Parts: sequence; C-alpha cells; structure tokens
Amino acid sequence: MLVVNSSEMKQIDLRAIEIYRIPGIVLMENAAHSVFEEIAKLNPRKVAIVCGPGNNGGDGFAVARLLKTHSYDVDVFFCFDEKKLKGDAKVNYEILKTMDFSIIKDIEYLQNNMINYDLVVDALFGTGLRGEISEESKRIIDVINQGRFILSIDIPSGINSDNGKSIGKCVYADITITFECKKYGHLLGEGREASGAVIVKKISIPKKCMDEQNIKTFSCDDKFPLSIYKRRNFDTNKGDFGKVYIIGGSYNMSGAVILALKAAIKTGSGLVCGVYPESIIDRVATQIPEIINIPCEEKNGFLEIGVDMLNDIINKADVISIGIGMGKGHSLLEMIKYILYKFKGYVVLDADGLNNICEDISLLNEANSKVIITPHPGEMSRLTGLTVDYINSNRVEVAKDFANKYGCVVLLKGSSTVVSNGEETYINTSGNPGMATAGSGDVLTGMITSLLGQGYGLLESGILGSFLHGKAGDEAYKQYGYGLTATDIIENVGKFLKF
Ligand SMILES: NC(=O)C1=CN([C@@H]2O[C@H](COP(=O)(O)OP(=O)(O)OC[C@H]3O[C@@H](n4cnc5c(N)ncnc54)[C@H](OP(=O)(O)O)[C@@H]3O)[C@@H](O)[C@H]2O)[C@H](O)CC1
Ligand SMILES: [K+]
Repeated sequence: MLVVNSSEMKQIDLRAIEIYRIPGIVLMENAAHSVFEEIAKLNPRKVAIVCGPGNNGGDGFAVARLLKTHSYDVDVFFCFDEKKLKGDAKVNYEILKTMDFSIIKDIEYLQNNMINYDLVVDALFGTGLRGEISEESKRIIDVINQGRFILSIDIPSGINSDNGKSIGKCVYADITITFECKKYGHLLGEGREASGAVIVKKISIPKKCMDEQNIKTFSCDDKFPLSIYKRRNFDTNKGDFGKVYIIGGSYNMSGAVILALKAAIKTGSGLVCGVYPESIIDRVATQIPEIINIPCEEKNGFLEIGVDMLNDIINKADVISIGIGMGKGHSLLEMIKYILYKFKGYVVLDADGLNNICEDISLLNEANSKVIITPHPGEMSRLTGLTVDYINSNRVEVAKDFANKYGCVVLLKGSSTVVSNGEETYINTSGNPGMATAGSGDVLTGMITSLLGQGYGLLESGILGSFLHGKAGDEAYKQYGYGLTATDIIENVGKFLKF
C-alpha cells in the first residue's frame, strides 16, 4: 500500500483540484462521508466532534452535519477565533451555523460532560500541523484523550504526519480514518501507536492523478511481504538453498555470532558456515551442531583471516555476512575491503562491519559485491555524521538518500524498519517493543543472510527479513511479553515459513 508525506498529499490534492477539476469542497465532502460511514458502524449514542481551524476541522464540521441529518445526537466543539477559518472549512462552518446546532467554544464543557459522550471525534489538526503547539491546544488534546472511544480524522492531532513524532502532545486514537493512502506519521515513531487501527478511505481522487505523482514508498501489510516467500518444490536438496558464510565474533563477543548463525539455519538455509576466531570454537560449535565450523587465526581475540582462507570463502559463498561481534581495527577494515572488492555475490554488512567502514565509507561505491547494510540509528549516525534525532525525524529520506549515494540497499532499524534501494522504499511495522533486546539485530542479520542465499534479491530479503523478524517477535511476545529474548524470536520464525 502506498504511503505519502504531507507535501506529496498536498500535491495530489492540488492536482485533483486544478487538473482533474474536482472542487476541494467535494473532496472534503467525500472525506466527511467516509468518516460518517465508519461512525455509523459504531452506532454511537452521543458524539462530540472537536474541530480545529484548518481543513481537518472543516472535515469535522461536515461530519457533524452528516451525523445530524441522519438524526445522531452530536455536539461540535470549536475553541478558536472563527475569523481564522477560510476556504472549504469556513463554508462548512457557515452551513452548520444555519442548522440547529450547538457549537461549543468551551473545552471545559466537554471535560465536565465527558460521561455523556460515547464517541469523541478528533478533527483538531491534520497534515497541516507545523512547529510547536500552544498550551491551549495541548489542553484540548488532553481533554480529547479522556474520551471513551476516540476517532481521529486523517491523523491523530499532535502527530507530525511526515515522521510520526509527537510535537509536544498528541491524541491517542482508537481508530484513525485517513484518505487515499497512509501518511508516514501512521507508521513511524509515536504516530504508529497513537493512530490505533488505521482505515484508508477513497475520496474519489482519480487513480491517474495518484499514479502521476509516482509515489514509490510502500507500507508492508501481511499479504505483501509473505507473497514474496516462495513455496519449495519437493524435488530439492540443501544445495538449492544457499551456502552462506557468517564472519564475525571475537573472544569477548561470541553470543552475537551464535545468534546470527542459528537464525540463518532456522530461516531455512541449506548450508551455514560460521567463520570466527578459533578461541571461541567450544562456545560456538557446542551451541549449533547444524553449522559448518571454520575456526580462524586471531590476534588478541580478534579475527585475522589469511588471504588463502578469504579466497576460499569468496569462491564458495553465495552470501557473506560480515561484522557481527567482530570488533574494530585496521586489519578488519582491510578484510572487509578485500571481500567487497573481490566477491561478486551478496554481502550483508552489520554492526562492526559498519563501524569499521565509517573510516572509509567511499569503499561502498567501489564494491563489486551487492551490498545490504542493516544499521540502527546510532550506526547510521556514525556512517553519515547526521544526528540520531535527525535520522529518526527523516527515516525514509535518510535511508533512501544513503542507498542512492552508495549504491546499496539500506535497512534502517528502529521501531518501524525502513528498507530502501534508493528508488523504492518500504516501511515495516510488524514487531513490538519487547524486541528491543540484546541480540535481536543479530537475529535479523542471520535471517537476511539466509534469505539472500535462498534466492531472494537484496531488496526482497530486506523487506521479507524485517517482516518475518517482526512477526516472529510478535509470536514470542504472546508467550513471554517483554521478557522475550533473541532466541525466542529465532524459535518462532519457522511458523511463517510454511504453506
Ligand atoms: N485528500 C485529502 O487528504 C484531503 C484532506 N483534507 C483534510 O485537510 C487536512 C489538512 O488541512 P490543512 O488546512 O492543510 O491543515 P490542518 O487542518 O491540519 O491544520 C492547519 C490549521 O492548523 C493551524 N496550525 C498548524 N500548526 C499549528 C500549531 N502548531 N499550533 C496551532 N495551530 C496550528 C494552522 O494555523 P496557521 O496559523 O499556521 O495557518 C491552520 O489553521 C487533512 O489532514 C484532511 O483532514 C480535506 O478535507 C480534503 C481532502
Ligand atoms: K486529527
């Protein structure tokens, strides 16, 4: 499903109005009808609609009229100077005034009589919200949040529709009705939780008008990522499902590479080879009997793989994952460079793989491998010099720009994972806060490595990997709540790998 930011949506609206000759007031009426339809399903006894000074408020006025003409008991709350109203919102406000309506200015009235309303409609701010919100608007949001059931029009008020950040205070909706397509704010940051269940309604914008905007950002719902996953023929053997090498681990950090190796096996790889310092062989080999162990030379507990061994790996591998628990140092950076230059297959760069290349990021442009990087915002900050706050406020743009600049696929971790190849971008929302636990990222790397080996492309593996990781985490959450561990994620992934 398509996802847009506020300026793309504004552009689509404008083209619908100017080129396709659909008056703005018709779009607003269609938006109001679609909200009305959903409210009718809820069959409320008494509705409060809290309207703001822009077109989101205009939608609210129009919904109030429709409810009233269908004999619902509805009150409108509008706490702003009516001189602020303009355009279609003003038209709908003026219509209301001709009807037998109470437009209540005092939000305290709603607070004091909340018990009488079984539905509060939030039409305070939509995609036009900018900057900080005033104390007065915060107070209105507080009162809306006391509602028994809250329906937000377009986006919960207080959520920035471009990045999902709450700008001071926001409404927490039970459902959000949005128009034509989801906005970034429904999927990212606090907006993901604040939006509740998001329902997308058509408001008669022509498909051609949408297509011409050439939107290439998508949300992952259950159907789409799973439809990538291919059924296996009966007539197969382990050689058909990839030979993957996971290079990582150090004397003081063996757990991470163990988790990645286990995750790769459990995601369906044919052959998984663990390449790690020989001093940790007892720890790794006893944990996973299914893998091929390639213990290597080391210096001070860190890998020192000779050229012959590297060439052997490069010759045999379909996929090489580099970085997990590996540490940082000049010879490790040289090893990464060597692989990126010599190996023409898929490379997954994660954790210390990324921390090492920070020194010389341009090597990504010189790589002959097909690379996916899987940074969390901290790692992305080290790679780009951007602050973590900036990255989290511009997740889609940052992932897309990096992918374009360095010719790789970027999987930017976080509560909603963003995967981009620079042209197409996908936002994944499977998963839960319990997955913010040690080793969770190492599991994701193992899964993506495995999928690449099974024949999925870079972008496909990023999308499918992050989706499956989230789904397995959601299963683990059902059993263990916030006590879930990275191992529990691995144990649950197989549930989604069958037909
Ligand atoms: N196709 C569609 O998606 C349609 C959407 N519609 C609805 O329109 C809104 C967007 O309307 P817009 O008027 O652009 O914006 P808002 O209503 O969200 O907000 C603008 C008003 O809010 C004031 N504002 C902005 N930021 C703040 C703030 N921080 N604190 C207080 N007030 C703020 C702003 O005031 P200014 O002084 O800045 O002008 C405006 O008064 C969209 O979300 C949909 O609900 C249409 O109905 C049709 C189609
Ligand atoms: K709203």
